[in-house]
Amino acid sequence: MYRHAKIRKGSSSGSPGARAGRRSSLALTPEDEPLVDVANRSPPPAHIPNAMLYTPPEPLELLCVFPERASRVCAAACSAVARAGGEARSVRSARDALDALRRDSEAKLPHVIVVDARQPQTLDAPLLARAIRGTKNTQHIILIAIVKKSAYLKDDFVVLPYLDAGFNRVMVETLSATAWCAEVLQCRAAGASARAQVAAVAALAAAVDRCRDLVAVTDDQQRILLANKSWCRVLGWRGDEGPRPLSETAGGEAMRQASSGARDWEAPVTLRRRAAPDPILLPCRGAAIGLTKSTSHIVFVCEQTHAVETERGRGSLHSIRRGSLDVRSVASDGLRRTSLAKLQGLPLEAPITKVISLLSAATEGAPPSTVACIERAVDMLRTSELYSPQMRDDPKMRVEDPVATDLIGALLSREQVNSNLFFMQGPTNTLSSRRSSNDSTVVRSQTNRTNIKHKTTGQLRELLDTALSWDFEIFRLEDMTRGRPLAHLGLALMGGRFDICAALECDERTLLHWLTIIETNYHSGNTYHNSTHAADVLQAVAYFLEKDRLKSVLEPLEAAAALLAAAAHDVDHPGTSSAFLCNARHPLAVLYNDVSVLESHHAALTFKITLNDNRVNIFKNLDRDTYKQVRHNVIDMILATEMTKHFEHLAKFVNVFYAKSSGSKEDNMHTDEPLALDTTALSLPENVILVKRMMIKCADVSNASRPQKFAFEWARRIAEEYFLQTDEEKAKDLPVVMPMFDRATCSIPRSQIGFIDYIIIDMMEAWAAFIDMPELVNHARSNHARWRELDEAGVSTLADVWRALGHSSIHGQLQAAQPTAEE
Ligand SMILES: Nc1ncnc2c1ncn2[C@@H]1O[C@@H]2COP(=O)(O)O[C@H]2[C@H]1O
Repeated sequence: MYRHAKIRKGSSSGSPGARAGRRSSLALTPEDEPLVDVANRSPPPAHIPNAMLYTPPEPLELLCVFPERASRVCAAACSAVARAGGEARSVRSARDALDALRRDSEAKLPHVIVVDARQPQTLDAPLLARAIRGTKNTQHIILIAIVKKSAYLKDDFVVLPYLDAGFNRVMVETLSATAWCAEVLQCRAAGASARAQVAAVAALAAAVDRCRDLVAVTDDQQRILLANKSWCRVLGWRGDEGPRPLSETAGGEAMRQASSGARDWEAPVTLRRRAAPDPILLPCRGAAIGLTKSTSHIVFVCEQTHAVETERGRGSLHSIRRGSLDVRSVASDGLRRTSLAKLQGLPLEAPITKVISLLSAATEGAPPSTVACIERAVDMLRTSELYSPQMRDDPKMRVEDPVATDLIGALLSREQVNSNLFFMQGPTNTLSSRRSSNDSTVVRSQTNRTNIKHKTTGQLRELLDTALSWDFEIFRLEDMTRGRPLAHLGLALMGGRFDICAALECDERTLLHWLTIIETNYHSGNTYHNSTHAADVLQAVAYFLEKDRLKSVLEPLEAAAALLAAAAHDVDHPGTSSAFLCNARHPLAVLYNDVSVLESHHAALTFKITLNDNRVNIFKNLDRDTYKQVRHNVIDMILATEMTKHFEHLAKFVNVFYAKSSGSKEDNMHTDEPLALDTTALSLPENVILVKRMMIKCADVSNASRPQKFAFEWARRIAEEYFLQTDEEKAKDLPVVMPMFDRATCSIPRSQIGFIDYIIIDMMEAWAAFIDMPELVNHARSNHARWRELDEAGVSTLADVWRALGHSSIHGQLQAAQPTAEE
């Protein structure tokens, strides 16, 4: 197959005319051929294989329609057919002729029909021809009109009305048996070829109709002439719709390729469905077809992805796949069929199934050691937990420190810690978390709360002017705003620098109200998960969005969604983990079935708060589709902050954007070799989603990659929150999720070393290279080194750490140093 748009340096010189259609004699493969002007290429010849055009010889069948009872012309025709070894019948009226056609089985249909056109008052020959052509399966019958010699010789254009009516030939009346014999033999040959072609086209049309991909054939103007059953079912078409412009239904790169005159191409196509609001995006292969240099037809084959099929309802009686023929699998090398047999019951078109098929096929004829290796790989691929991390045997990767084991285990594990023990001990009936009323249905109103002054002045203004630097003084902002940094920073970044009001079509007042109510719903009593953390994550996302890579990839609406998600991503966080809520049988855990409890709550509550009140509804002016898109983005990003999915998101990102250098991509994440960034995958929307997830994930834990004074204060805050959870678990006789996080004994440096080693470094390296921000890794490494020094000096507890650093806490220091808040 040709790669029509493959560009090769040095081969594109010369005028388009000179280049058109010329191939280098050195081109060994289609990939080697020089760049040519695709628009000027002639289409490939349309071949119907000769084998399909063969028809066995058969005796000629003739039907004569002559009103005159004993027509001598009719008799001459019939005797010529008999001499040629065929059979002739005659009828006297148009009605009898049509009856004969309708009565005859397809096998007995005449090859030639001769119609007496000499007496228009008795038999309207053109009318009969039209009626015959309107009868099923008569396209290949040769129709001959017999006219008077006098009429034939008088008028140059005598044949035209007959041809228009559907006759193939016009013959002058004759009694010559020789002339009739020659005529009927020629007709038999022409008829046989016409029949073979029609039969071949019918067979190909049947194959296309049974193919599970969506196929459409258009004329050169891209009007659909044929759409197969899959096309009709998926897009809600009727089979009998006349020629319609393809552009009514299809759009995207495939259409651009078709219009550019390319002769074959592979590109995504967007198809609109009549019964569903959302278009679907499918991979499409296309080809321009023509018998001569010009294109007569264009073929579009849109691969029916598993997602589309699943949406249609697998297993339904009308399932496209049932009883259908996958032309590709039949046409392929047969290996696929072998592996299909092994894959009964799996969704055959899922990419993972294709991968397993390919791997299984590769075992055929392979040496036993390779087979064993592939079988191991296939077994791994068959597990549903492809992205669940497993600690490697590699000593470098083993978590040996109990504090680190506790922390990493609690962050990444989907199991509730000590749940068996819990059931043995019996349930507790205390539901509420320690620092929160935490009633998921109560949205805290912003009424009676301090209104943020729209205009900030003096030092606060100056501070907010530095909001886009990586050492932004977040704790100073916390103090200056008396614990309400989110609304101030949000207004400066979202309303000011990023002007998300334009993208959301809302006014700044609504945005301010939204920020205020979201901030109100953060728990100021939490040491870590409060609105200062939300502001910090917002600031990191804003900082990332300023990087060229992201500017070139994300639309304004996507950037807006990312900022909103960052601001709201931990709203109403109770200060305890999801595992704690599950163990405590908290209503949120019950509501979300112990799955992604907190993240689901943050996302759901964000929309509940927003839609509840028009004054805060920043989405109120968006049309339905845009709202859906923003909502999807915000929810997806908030859910991506769930740490149990950490390795899943990271591995997907690395697999997509980092090319293999040496060793596997997975290995690359854990070696010191530089990662080879490959951003070509950014052209696919599903890969851009990975970027957005990675962005908010990195922002969420960016505290460890901030300059030391910030990183250490965040470490203090999260440790304090963990300790409070442990205290509460002990007080309520709940399973203790992180037993090592006891304020009397816990080593803060070791917890931070573990956190940086196992969570931060790999992720920040991948992200830093992607957005070109080396300081992310540099800060993480220097923080790691400082924690190591403290650990080696025997510093352990929170109190030790701050004593070693020479103050009670950075935050305490800051508080002492700050002027009073400006509101
Ligand atoms: N510096 C840190 N040390 C230890 N754990 C952290 C640190 N920063 C973030 N985390 C954890 O990482 C988690 C990321 O998601 P959450 O904000 O829900 O909760 C966060 C904390 O549990």
